[in-house]
Amino acid sequence: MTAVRPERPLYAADSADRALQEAFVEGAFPVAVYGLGKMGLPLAAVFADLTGNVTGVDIDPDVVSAVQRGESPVEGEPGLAELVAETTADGSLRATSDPAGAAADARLHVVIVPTLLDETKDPDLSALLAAVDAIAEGLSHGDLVVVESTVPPGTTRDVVAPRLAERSGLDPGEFGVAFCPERTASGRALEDIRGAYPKVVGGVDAESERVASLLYDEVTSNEVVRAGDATTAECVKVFEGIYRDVNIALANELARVVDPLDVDVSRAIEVANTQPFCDIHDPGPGVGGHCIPLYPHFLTSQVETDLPLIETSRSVNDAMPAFVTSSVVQLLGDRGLDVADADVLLLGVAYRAGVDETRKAPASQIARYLSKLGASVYATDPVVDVGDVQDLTATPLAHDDIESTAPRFDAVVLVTAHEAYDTIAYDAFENGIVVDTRDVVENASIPVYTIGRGRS
Ligand SMILES: NC(=O)C1=CN([C@@H]2O[C@H](COP(=O)(O)OP(=O)(O)OC[C@H]3O[C@@H](n4cnc5c(N)ncnc54)[C@H](O)[C@@H]3O)[C@@H](O)[C@H]2O)C=CC1
Ligand SMILES: CC(=O)N[C@@H]1[C@@H](OP(=O)(O)OP(=O)(O)OC[C@H]2O[C@@H](n3ccc(=O)[nH]c3=O)[C@H](O)[C@@H]2O)O[C@H](C(=O)O)[C@@H](O)[C@@H]1O
Repeated sequence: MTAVRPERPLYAADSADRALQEAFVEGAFPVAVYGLGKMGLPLAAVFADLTGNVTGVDIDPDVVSAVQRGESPVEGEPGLAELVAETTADGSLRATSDPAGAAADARLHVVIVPTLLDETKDPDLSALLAAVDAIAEGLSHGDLVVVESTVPPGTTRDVVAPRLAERSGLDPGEFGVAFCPERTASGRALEDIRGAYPKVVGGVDAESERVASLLYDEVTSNEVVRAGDATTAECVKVFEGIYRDVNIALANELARVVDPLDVDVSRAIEVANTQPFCDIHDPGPGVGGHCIPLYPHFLTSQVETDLPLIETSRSVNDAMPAFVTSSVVQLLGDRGLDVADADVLLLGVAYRAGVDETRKAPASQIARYLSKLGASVYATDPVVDVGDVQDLTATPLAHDDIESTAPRFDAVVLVTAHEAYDTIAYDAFENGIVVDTRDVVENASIPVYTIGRGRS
């Protein structure tokens, strides 16, 4: 099936709710998804599976040609490779590197391109604006544009909607715009998109929110929560990420009192969380990924208001790699070893377990700090190709070589709690100490220092 935009409008249609939903799942409203990355490709595949009429758009020709071949360039997502193969084979999912062309034929435009920070830690919306400009070239009366990319509150109402009107020549009331955040985690994208959590929708006007809620009601098996407007929906996404960053910062700050109090802080957190209104998160080596560390800046950059808790939490988490490094230095020193003479192995460079993603990963900072102190740093990861990691000041070590080389290391730092590390024989590190930043090392007879629990 090739996408041909029907005369029938999606926004401000005169059809009843159910009739609109039935037409949507029958493919009456061609869908264009802009951004076929870790989140965009699963989303496009789910829309294709539902409607049979989706064009995925990406500016990376390798991504487009892979999808055109029925292959998923996104790995580590259960069910995605099969769904991409199936939906491209039956024509439900097409891929193109022509955003404006895709926009001309679509009725529903879904934007899920990267929203990152620039070098001054201000939001970088260049990808979003490029996608919006391409959509504007093909926008028509009766279309609906949905932003799923996480954006600073106010962006959809004050930037996206006016830019679409200005560049398309349409009046604001002729098309709809909504913000419907992606609340999905890598490694479980299809499950999350299909309904692990309620889907939040917020429109720049009531009709945009109404239509978005009807469409997503067909996508998710969970409920659709109407936020009331686009800016509130943007705040929902950014606030839940900030909540997580602040909560992790609390756990990390509490972990620093382990030694002075001679207490097992992680045990105290575990017991404190036995009551329903306490949910202290887990201490760790720092907060990585291209989401949680960014979202506080999406808020602080939008307001002049002083936000000390949010900013301090960010700095607490950013200080954790240095805390881990100083713990390694101190533990080596306790054994009469100078860090400059030490061989140190980092277990895990991904920002969290099970994902092939190293953006803002704590391991890179720990490697940099230890290297600066003169240590010989090695790094290994069962999921990430360590040799491909940019700016990692560590020598790659193959996962299979860990145990045979273990005796040479003076310290081994468990940075990422990959499942593969559950079966490591830590006693093979007979001349070393273990620094466990994730509280997962068990049954080791050699000395272990656990962030949050202290020495054992
Ligand atoms: N990765 C995650 O765990 C989650 C990410 N998000 C949000 O989803 C958005 C996308 O993130 P990811 O999928 O992880 O990014 P990604 O980096 O994995 O993929 C982005 C894709 O968009 C393409 N792209 C860039 N500019 C484009 C344009 N102008 N037109 C079309 N395609 C373009 C890139 O070539 C790339 O293939 C971000 O706003 C992020 O905050 C939300 C929830 C979870
Ligand atoms: C509020 C929330 O849980 N957001 C999720 C988050 O997913 P993300 O892949 O960033 O993983 P994450 O579990 O938040 O971890 C982020 C970082 O924080 C660390 N981390 C996480 C939880 C914790 O208790 N302690 C801790 O140190 C992780 O190791 C990692 O380095 O961010 C995603 C996003 O918005 O991109 C979002 O869709 C996911 O649902």
